[in-house]
This record gives sequence, structure tokens and C-alpha cells, in this order.
Amino acid sequence: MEHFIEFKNVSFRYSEDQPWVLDDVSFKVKANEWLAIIGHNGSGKSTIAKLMNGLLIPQQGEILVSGMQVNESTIWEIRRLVGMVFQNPDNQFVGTTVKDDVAFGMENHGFPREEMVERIQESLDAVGMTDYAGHEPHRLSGGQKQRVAIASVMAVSPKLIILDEATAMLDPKGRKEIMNTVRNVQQQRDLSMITITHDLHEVVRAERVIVMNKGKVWLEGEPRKIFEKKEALREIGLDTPFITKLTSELRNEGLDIQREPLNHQELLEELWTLHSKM
Ligand SMILES: Nc1ncnc2c1ncn2[C@@H]1O[C@H](COP(=O)(O)OP(=O)(O)OP(=O)(O)O)[C@@H](O)[C@H]1O
Repeated sequence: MEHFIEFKNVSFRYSEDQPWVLDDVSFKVKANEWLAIIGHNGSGKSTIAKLMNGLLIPQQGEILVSGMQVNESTIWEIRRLVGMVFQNPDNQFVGTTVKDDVAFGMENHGFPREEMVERIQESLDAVGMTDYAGHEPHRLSGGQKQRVAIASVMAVSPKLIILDEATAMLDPKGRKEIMNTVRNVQQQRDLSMITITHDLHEVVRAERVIVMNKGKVWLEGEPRKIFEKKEALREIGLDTPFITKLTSELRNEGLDIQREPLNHQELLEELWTLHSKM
């Protein structure tokens, strides 16, 4: 199956006397792809995440996960297939040790005991937390807590992992480490990944980006295509990466930079091409 998630004309509001938070939203997420969702505060990003694993149900439209419609009868299977990690890891812990915590999700899904032991080991290994299996989650650093949260999700073998601002509370080094860890696991296990983020370093690494604005899909495409529209992004209050701004300045100075660079290396390559034409 090519598409793991399909949103078909989805509209959602939290109650009848409140405005629509999502308004006729349609998009697809391929199996194995990394999609970043960006947009200003309140544009509906977290609501999309919660609709994907049945924490919320839309009033209009249809959501398909692995070909199954999200509804009361499919919700448990869907929650196993769609794992979510949120911003604040402290709200996600239930166990008194790291090991118990990873076990908890599996217990909910009825995994046999012998299989659980193996899976705990595997998922803690995957995020580099094996040595902390007996530790109390609350005493870990922010980055370690997020690793445990990711291990708990991985233990039940999801097909999609959603990180909703999951690196927002970490410093830049911690963010990079977590993203590298998740990216490795995602690629090794052939998962889809959705990151909801304000971190532009994360966005440029994604394979595809959806820009949400006022409850609608405002723009969709590869990062390069998205950041080519930097003026339009700025108009809806979104920042662009430093390299993108620097490229604009260089173009204003008369440099004919063709391709939109997304990182230092690409900008250097563009400058080198220009230089060799001189
Ligand atoms: N439980 C709720 N009850 C009522 N309204 C809500 C609830 N959760 C979110 N909203 C409203 O829905 C809209 C979209 O919120 P959502 O959290 O999906 O946006 P977001 O793009 O993820 O924003 P942020 O970046 O601030 O998390 C906002 O106007 C928000 O106030």
C-alpha cells in the first residue's frame, strides 16, 4: 500500500459553538516517508496529530490509516499502528522504572509476557537507553526522557511515529541527537514519520512539508519548494532558515544563485558554481 495515511476533506471543531479548527483538509502520507507539518500557533497541527490516532474523531470527512477508517471499531488497532511522542515527556510516564514504562504500552495491547522482555530490550537498544532500564524515568535528563518515550512507542511496532514538538524542550545538541536517533529507527524499521515542529533544521531534513494556515493546507511540497516561497511564508508569520535569508541577501547583492540552498554545504556549492563561471 502506497499511502499509509489519507485525510479526505476533513473538518473538525472542538464543539458546536466554536469555530472550525480544520477546514476541508485533504492530504496523504506515504509509507516510509518523513513529513514535517509546520504552521503558526493554533493553525491546527496538533489537532491533525490527534485525529490520526483516533484521540479525536472528525465531524466531517474521512481519515484512513493503513486503509482502515478511523472510528470506534478500529481505534485500538490504529493506536498500535500510530505512535505519538509529545513535547513534555513527564506527562507520558506511567511506570516507576524505564523498563516498566516501556512495558506499559505493550500490556495495553496484550503482548505476551515473553515477547515483552525481548521487545523492551530491542527498543531500549534502538534509542541507546539499555543501561537505564532500571532507572526512574523522572530522574532522567530531558533528552533521555524523550528517548524512553520513543522506545515505549517503538516497542509496540507502530508503522507511523508522530513527534509533536517532541524536541521543543531540548537544547540544539539534544534536538539533533533525538532526531538522529528517530531517523535511524525510522529508516531501519521502514516507518512513516511525521514531525510537527518549529525547528527549521528539522524541517529542511524532512522529505516533504505541509504548511498549515488557519485550519487549511496552505502549501505542500519538498522543503526546497517550500522555502523558495519565503516572502509568502513570512506574510503568514513563518520564519525561514538562516541559509535561506542569507541567499536572499546575496541575490540582492547581484549574485545569480539558481537553486535554493537548504544548508551551508549547498550554498557553498552554488557559490562555487558561480565562481567557476566567472
Ligand atoms: N481541547 C481543546 N478545546 C477547545 N479548543 C482547542 C482544544 N485544543 C486546541 N484547541 C483550539 O484549536 C485550535 C488549533 O489548535 P492546535 O493545538 O491544533 O494548533 P497547533 O497548530 O498545534 O498550535 P500550537 O503550535 O500552539 O500547538 C486553536 O485555536 C486551539 O485554541
